[in-house]
Amino acid sequence: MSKFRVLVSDPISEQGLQALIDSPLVDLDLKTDLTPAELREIIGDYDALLVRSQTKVTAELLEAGKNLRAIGRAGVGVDNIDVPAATRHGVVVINAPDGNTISTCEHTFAMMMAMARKIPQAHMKLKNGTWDRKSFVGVELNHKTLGVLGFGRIGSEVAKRAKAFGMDVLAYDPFLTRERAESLGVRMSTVDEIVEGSDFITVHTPLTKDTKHLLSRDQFARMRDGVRILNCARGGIIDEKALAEALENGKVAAAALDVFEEEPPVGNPLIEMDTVVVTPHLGASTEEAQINVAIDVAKELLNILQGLPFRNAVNLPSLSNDTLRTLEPYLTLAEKLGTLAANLAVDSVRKIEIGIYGSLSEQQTEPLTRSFLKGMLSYYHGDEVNYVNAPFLAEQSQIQLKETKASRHDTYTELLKVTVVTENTTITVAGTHKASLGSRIVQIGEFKVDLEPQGTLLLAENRDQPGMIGKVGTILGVNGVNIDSMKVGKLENGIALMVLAVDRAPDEETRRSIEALEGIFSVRDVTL
Ligand SMILES: NC(=O)c1ccc[n+]([C@@H]2O[C@H](COP(=O)([O-])OP(=O)(O)OC[C@H]3O[C@@H](n4cnc5c(N)ncnc54)[C@H](O)[C@@H]3O)[C@@H](O)[C@H]2O)c1
Ligand SMILES: O=C(O)[C@H](O)COP(=O)(O)O
Repeated sequence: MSKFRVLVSDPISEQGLQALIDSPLVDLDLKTDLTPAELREIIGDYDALLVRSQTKVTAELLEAGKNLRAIGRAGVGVDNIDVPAATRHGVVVINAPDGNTISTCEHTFAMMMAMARKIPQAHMKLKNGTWDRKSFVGVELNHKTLGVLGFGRIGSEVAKRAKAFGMDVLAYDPFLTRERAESLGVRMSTVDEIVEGSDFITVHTPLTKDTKHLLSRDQFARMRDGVRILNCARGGIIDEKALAEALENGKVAAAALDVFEEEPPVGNPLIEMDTVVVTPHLGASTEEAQINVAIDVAKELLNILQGLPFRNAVNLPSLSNDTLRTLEPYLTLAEKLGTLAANLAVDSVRKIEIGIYGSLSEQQTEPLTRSFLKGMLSYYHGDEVNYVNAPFLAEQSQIQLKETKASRHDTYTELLKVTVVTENTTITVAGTHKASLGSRIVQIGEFKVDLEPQGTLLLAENRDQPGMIGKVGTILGVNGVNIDSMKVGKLENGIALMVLAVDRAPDEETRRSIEALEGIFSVRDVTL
């Protein structure tokens, strides 16, 4: 078996990557000095690419990466990766969101203290030979108000430390709940309350179209005089021009910046200002964080390539281990139902209605839709389809998706029922799972059935009359197709569905002979 080729194009801790280096499944290349053009030239040879924030994973690079299955980001921010393009190409993007939280939080705190006590400025002056005790009078953190915009992993850790320093903390995050704010002893606030009521403001959001220039000229004008500003998240969350003006006119007393709109900054006036403390994007640069993120990303990549569940995909829904355990049998079943439906659909699919019933409806259900789509669309697009790009391909084919959920079903404790509406037909397939019985297909079209979703099935719609099974069985036998088991579903109108589990799909001629039998309406085979 050929090895899974991984390229590491940014400096990532080799100690952290040890699991990948040691894996007999992996061939790992460290090439951290490549120009974009050189990277584009060789990327086609690799199955996975591991990066930090330097390598720009553009749509063009992804286009050249014909064999790419995964991009691993040894860190949090994926703004250097064109995630929509990766999704289109079916490339999963994983990051390592937990490994550098503490380092970045501690860096933010170090920056806050350095700024409050003017440590870098005093340090430089003394190093240059001047003992100056007058120019560097600072401010205490104690009893000051810290506003935290973005209260995720790093923002909340910063808040905990600020509390220990006697600060009053205001927090804003669209996902922050009152209970969580109370449990951490912070005041849940609006952006305006933070802007107008803080002595220090720190941002810890990702850079998105909503957070771009979250702190702009208008906001600076409304801040307390002498406010101090921190950005150890992403350049661009703060409008750098507006910040420079506010520092210039004294509205802002000082700023501490680890990140910039352009990195490395070129001709950025903030770098020159005495009141601004700067570091070159060092938030995650500790020995511990670099080992952590490399370990996390290596582990995830090994899981991906062994087909095991993984947690930190940016372009796939993230599932807790519990959810994954509950959903796992249904993910497989959904994919098989998708394959079955695709084999039954005779013309182009217009709409897919996914019904999720019983206790299953309490779970995160988007992965079920993805799995169904993967099974269904693979029939049309082959290996090109995976969990990452299946929704994109459905959207591209203008297939409407509808999901309905109900906490109860009359017959089944849990049921996954999918109706596919095509140009001219409507096909329903349904399945359920029980730990004691395994998975079962329980409906095909209008027929109630009870089938194991595996192997090759021959489906023959026929008139419900004696002798039909024998006739079909004889033709299969003569043509060397062995029947393993058989199930029949019947309708009240005298039509039946014969489902035969066979050891191989009958050839075209055999299928035609069965179709030609009197009383047979249609014959299909599907391999699940
Ligand atoms: N300087 C560094 O080296 C460094 C290191 C690690 C992380 N980071 C950056 O720090 C940022 C935060 O990282 P994290 O691990 O805490 O991420 P996180 O996902 O845990 O937290 C981000 C939070 O921002 C919130 N948010 C999103 N939009 C918002 C908005 N409009 N207003 C307010 N809040 C909003 C989210 O709800 C989320 O809770 C990221 O941008 C990351 O790239 C920088
Ligand atoms: O988003 C992140 O994880 C940080 O910005 C760290 O980036 P780096 O890996 O380039 O240090």
